[in-house]
Amino acid sequence: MSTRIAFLKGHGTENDFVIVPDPGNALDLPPAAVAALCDRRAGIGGDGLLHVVRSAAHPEAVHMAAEAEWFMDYRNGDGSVAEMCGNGVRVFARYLQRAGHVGEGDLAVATRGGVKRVHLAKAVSDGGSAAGDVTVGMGRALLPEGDVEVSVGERSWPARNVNMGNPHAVAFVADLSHAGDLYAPPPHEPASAYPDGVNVEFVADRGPRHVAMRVHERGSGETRSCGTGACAVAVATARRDGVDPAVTGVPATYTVDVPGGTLVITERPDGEIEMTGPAVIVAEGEFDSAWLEGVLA
Ligand SMILES: N[C@@H](CCC[C@H](N)C(=O)O)C(=O)O
Repeated sequence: MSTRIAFLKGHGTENDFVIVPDPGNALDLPPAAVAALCDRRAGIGGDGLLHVVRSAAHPEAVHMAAEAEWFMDYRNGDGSVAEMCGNGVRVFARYLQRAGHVGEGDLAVATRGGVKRVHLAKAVSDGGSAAGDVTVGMGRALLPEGDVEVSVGERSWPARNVNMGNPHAVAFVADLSHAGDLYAPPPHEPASAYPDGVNVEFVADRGPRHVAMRVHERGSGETRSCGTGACAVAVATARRDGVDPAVTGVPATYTVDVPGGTLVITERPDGEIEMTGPAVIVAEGEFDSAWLEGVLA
């Protein structure tokens, strides 16, 4: 017997997500189901999927349940699992607010990259679609040693290896158009540098502590924004500029333009990184379980 399954659609700086509320973790969402839901022609469409589950009901999150009631079970558009999604966690928090699970202010969200602290700046005022910025404590960046090079066609660049819970390679380019069409993952050397794949950011200067980026995301392709990527870019740019808050004792704030908007990233002297940006719910509806079963058959 087919059932109706609720979903919502949301985005953060146009990094868009299918949101599937499933507090008790009752739904079976194998990679092929996620890919079908994220398909922009035959499905609902999204760069990724946010499976909203109570931490206590999910084996990967039950150890965080005392700290964070809700677990963001994030999947990339191809169905693969990732450790963290910065834009996703803002949209996830916006959904929890809209559903009445949390109010404005502070909350904790469990992710595969650990518990993230989120601040919802403003009460929902327009039916829950688009009110206010959301700030997320993204944790610390790791900067593993080792030279990496990324290339597009005939051009290649040294890239900074930054881990924000998920892996990033950050390359500074003279012009963002040098990244090309980004239909395919840009090759990197050594090929063994990222055994689980990598998100690749191309960065161009825009002004003092102000850059613009494009990204090819592991598991999603080129997206209009990547929150963890913007944090990686801010840290890589700061180090390139000789700025390290751990040394100066002064927080460093970078503005990162993405094709879908702007994110503001602050690195504090203790290494903690905060990201602020919008989170918008644009639609909600239902799909028929029979449709998904048909796709998977
Ligand atoms: N768009 C996300 C990152 C999603 C995960 C990434 N594609 C990966 O596989 O690591 C963000 O906003 O951080």
